[in-house]
Amino acid sequence: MTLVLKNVSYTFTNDRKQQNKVISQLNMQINQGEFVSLIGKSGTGKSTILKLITGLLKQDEGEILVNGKFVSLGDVGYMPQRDLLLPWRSIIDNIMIAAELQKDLEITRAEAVNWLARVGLAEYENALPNQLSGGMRQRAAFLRALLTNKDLLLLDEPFGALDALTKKEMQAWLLSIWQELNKTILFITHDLEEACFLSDRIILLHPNKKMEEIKVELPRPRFPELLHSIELAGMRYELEKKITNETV
Ligand SMILES: Nc1ncnc2c1ncn2[C@@H]1O[C@H](COP(=O)(O)OP(=O)(O)OP(=O)(O)O)[C@@H](O)[C@H]1O
Repeated sequence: MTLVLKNVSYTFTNDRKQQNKVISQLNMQINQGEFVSLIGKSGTGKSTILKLITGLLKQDEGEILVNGKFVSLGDVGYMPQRDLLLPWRSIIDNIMIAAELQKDLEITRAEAVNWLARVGLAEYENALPNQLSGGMRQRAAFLRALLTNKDLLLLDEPFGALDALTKKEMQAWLLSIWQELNKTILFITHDLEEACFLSDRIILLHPNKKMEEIKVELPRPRFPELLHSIELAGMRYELEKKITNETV
């Protein structure tokens, strides 16, 4: 799986016909098996980029290719910023949606139940989303994206609303799934430490619509102790310096 964005631009037009060019001549490539984070100040277009890659939005200019083919809706696994679990469906029925919508996808209920157990939701198979904590809902939403069985997963701030401890557990868990299943991940976060800890590469979006790539040289596998290392702290500090002096 290779994802390529070539000279992609996108402009929002509001009700009063005012235009806001959010993405301008963007180029990026994500290779099979990579873990890449997108960071940048609020409003720099991170979520918009994911929506363009999913096909929910259509770029005005440029090309988006997955394995050399134009991307279309349903080609990638996507977890939006809000979890969008259907409130009237049980957790198991929420995560089985992938199989209902994709005829060629064969996930049995037993397999889905097995996955629920792996994310600590074994007891919640028949619960409704509003009976779960924020962290549990995020795990369920992540499973729903994972079970679409796509090589490329786009995750929009999946751990943004979690407390620090749950977040650490989820990060370790995500890294283990990514390695085990050989997925390719494009991940949005505002948490610079998280971006350093998880990624092979970080793409920083500047308010002037230019982007900058930063390679993360930290060794793998990554263990939670790394979060306390001088290397990671130094890298985080460098990123913070790049971002803080910018105005959107
Ligand atoms: N549906 C929409 N209609 C009009 N403008 C929009 C729409 N969605 C986003 N925008 C604008 O596009 C710009 C980029 O938004 P986007 O959500 O992609 O940024 P972001 O970097 O993901 O922000 P955040 O970090 O706050 O989630 C913002 O100026 C936003 O106001």
